[in-house]
Amino acid sequence: MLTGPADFPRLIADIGGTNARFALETAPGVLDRIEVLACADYPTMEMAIRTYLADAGEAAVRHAAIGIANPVTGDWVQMTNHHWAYSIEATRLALGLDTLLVINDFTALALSLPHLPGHELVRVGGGEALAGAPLALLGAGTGLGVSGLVPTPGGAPVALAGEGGHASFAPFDERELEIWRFARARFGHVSMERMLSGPGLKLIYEALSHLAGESWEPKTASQISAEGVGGECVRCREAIDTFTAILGTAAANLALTLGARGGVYIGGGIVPKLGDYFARSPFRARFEDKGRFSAYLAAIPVYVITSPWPALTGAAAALAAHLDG
Ligand SMILES: Nc1ncnc2c1ncn2[C@@H]1O[C@H](COP(=O)(O)OP(=O)(O)OP(=O)(O)O)[C@@H](O)[C@H]1O
Repeated sequence: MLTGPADFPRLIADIGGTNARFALETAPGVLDRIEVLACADYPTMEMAIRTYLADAGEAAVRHAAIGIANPVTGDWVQMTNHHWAYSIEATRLALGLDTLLVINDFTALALSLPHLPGHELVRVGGGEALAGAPLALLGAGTGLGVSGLVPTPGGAPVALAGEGGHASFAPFDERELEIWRFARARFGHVSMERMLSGPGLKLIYEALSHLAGESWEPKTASQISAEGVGGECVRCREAIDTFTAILGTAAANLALTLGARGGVYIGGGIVPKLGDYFARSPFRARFEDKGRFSAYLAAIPVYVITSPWPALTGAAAALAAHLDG
């Protein structure tokens, strides 16, 4: 289908387990009226969309794209870390849309990578990115999103739609084995997401306190990272150091799996808020601590994505590609 000015504005959304980010795309790649709604404030996704469109004063949207934090395997969508569930087709009809494209949020984020300006990327070690090689992407927020952008011969790169955040956590040392045991008693299978997420940071903090024989004061993930980075809470510092080390293991595993010599990109709601600490954290040393593949990993640059709304850019690109056939 060829598109023209009449097809704008388009509704673009990035929906995670905590935050639903909305925008109107008013011309190709131009995002306006960006708003963040708390998922918990709305009983359904459709209600959140209706609220956003009403607040934006926009009723005449025909095409929409949503990046959402769960696998998208058919018409029925069930979020992993929030209770929203819906039929894509029923939602499209209810909202009077011609097009409702729903893709995984990290697939959308992967599509944004070629569009991100250099000043919205903070490099953490490594050498030069290898042109034409796959890119790896992971990001901790309410859950752990994982994707990659893989080149194709002569065509557009393909963004992977996987659920790598639910692959098993691989402890690196005795301390992480103890944390794994603590988590195993609570959850059974311990996925990477059980560690690398806001709830995961809280779990690491609790596990470390338990292992030290201390009673722990309940803290939010934001408090743990702020007091850990600031140095006023020793156990919080240990927790955020452990979190970033485990992220190093996960990022290196993904880089090896994808052959991501084009670079590893880190998004999500947690790491970009850690500021300068992240470059000083155990992340990079752990990333390169891979035995016979240490030199391979040492060459790979890692970039923290500091763009405020990167997945919206990717969802808009996916919608444009879909409409242009
Ligand atoms: N400064 C911080 N330090 C640590 N954790 C934080 C910080 N700020 C937010 N969080 C945690 O990050 C999570 C929210 O992340 P994000 O904004 O990426 O949400 P989301 O897009 O809804 O999540 P997802 O896409 O993973 O489902 C919450 O668990 C919150 O506790």
